[in-house]
Amino acid sequence: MLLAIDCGNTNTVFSIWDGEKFLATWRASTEHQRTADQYYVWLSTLMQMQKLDVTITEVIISSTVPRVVFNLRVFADRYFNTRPLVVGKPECALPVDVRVDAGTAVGPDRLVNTVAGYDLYGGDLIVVDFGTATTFDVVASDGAYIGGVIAPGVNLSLEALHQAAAALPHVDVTKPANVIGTNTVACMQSGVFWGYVGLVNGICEQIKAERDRPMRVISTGGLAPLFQQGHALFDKFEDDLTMHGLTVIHKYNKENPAL
Ligand SMILES: Nc1ncnc2c1ncn2[C@@H]1O[C@H](COP(=O)(O)OP(=O)(O)O)[C@@H](O)[C@H]1O
Ligand SMILES: CC(C)(COP(=O)(O)O)[C@@H](O)C(=O)NCCC(=O)O
Ligand SMILES: [K+]
Repeated sequence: MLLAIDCGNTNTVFSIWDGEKFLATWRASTEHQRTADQYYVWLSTLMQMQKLDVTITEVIISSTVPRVVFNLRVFADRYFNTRPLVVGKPECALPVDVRVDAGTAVGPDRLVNTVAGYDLYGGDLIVVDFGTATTFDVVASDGAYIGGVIAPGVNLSLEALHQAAAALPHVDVTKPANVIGTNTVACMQSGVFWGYVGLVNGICEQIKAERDRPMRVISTGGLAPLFQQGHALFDKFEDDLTMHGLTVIHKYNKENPAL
C-alpha cells in the first residue's frame, strides 16, 4: 500500500493508494516542527477510526516546504521501514522533461501537476492550482513542463489587504452578487473575486497567444470551483490532481528502477 504525501505551504494532504483507488485522504496544517512520532500518532489514529487495516509499504512525498521533508523521511523510515521517494530529488525520475532556465528549482507540486495533467489529458495544457500561491503550469505537447506563472494566492491576497490596512477586516473569499460593493466587506470580496477572474482569464489567454495554439485549462485546489461558477475559466476541474500525479510518478519509478 502506498502513502502519498502532498505538502503545500498551508496544508499537507495524506492519501492511501491501493494501486487502483484512494482508500482515504486526510489533511493536516503544514508545520515544520511536527515530528515523525507526531505524524504517526495522528495518522494511525485516523486509520483506526476509519477501520482501515492496511500495511503501508511505500511512501512518496512532494513538498513545497523543504524543511518538513526531514521529519517525513524519518516518519517513513521509522514506522513503515521504507525509504520514501521525494519528488525533485535526483533519485526520483519523472516521466516528463523539465525545460526551464539552468539552476531553477521548480516547485515539486508543479512537476507533479504537470505529470498528472499530461497523464489524464495529454499535452498542450495549462494547469492552474489554487494553493497558498496560485500557480499556472504550462505543459508542452510532449508533456514537458516548460514554465508558467506564480501569482499570489486568493487567501493570501485577502490576508495582505487586512494586514496592511487598518480599516480592512479579515474576510473570506466568496462570489459577490455585484461587482460594485456597497459595504467594505463586499468591496474587498469583489476586488479579490473579480480581480482573480480577470487574472486567470488574462493569463490563460496570454499563454495561449504566446504558445500560438489551443490549450486545455485544467484547475485544481479547493477554491477552483468557486471561480468556475458561471465563468467557464477552466475546461476541467480535478479535485485530486496532485495526488493522482504522485501515484503516476511512483508507478513510473517502480517500473523503471534503473533510472
Ligand atoms: N474549499 C475551500 N474553501 C475555502 N478555502 C479553501 C478551500 N480549500 C482550501 N482553501 C484555502 O485555500 C488556501 C490554499 O489551500 P491549499 O490548497 O491546501 O494550499 P497549499 O497546497 O499551498 O498548502 C488555504 O488558505 C486554504 O485554507
Ligand atoms: C509556487 C509555490 C510556492 C506554490 O506552492 P503552494 O501554493 O502549493 O504551497 C511552490 O510551487 C514553490 O515554492 N515553487 C518554487 C519556485 C518555482 O516553482 O519556480
Ligand atoms: K499545492
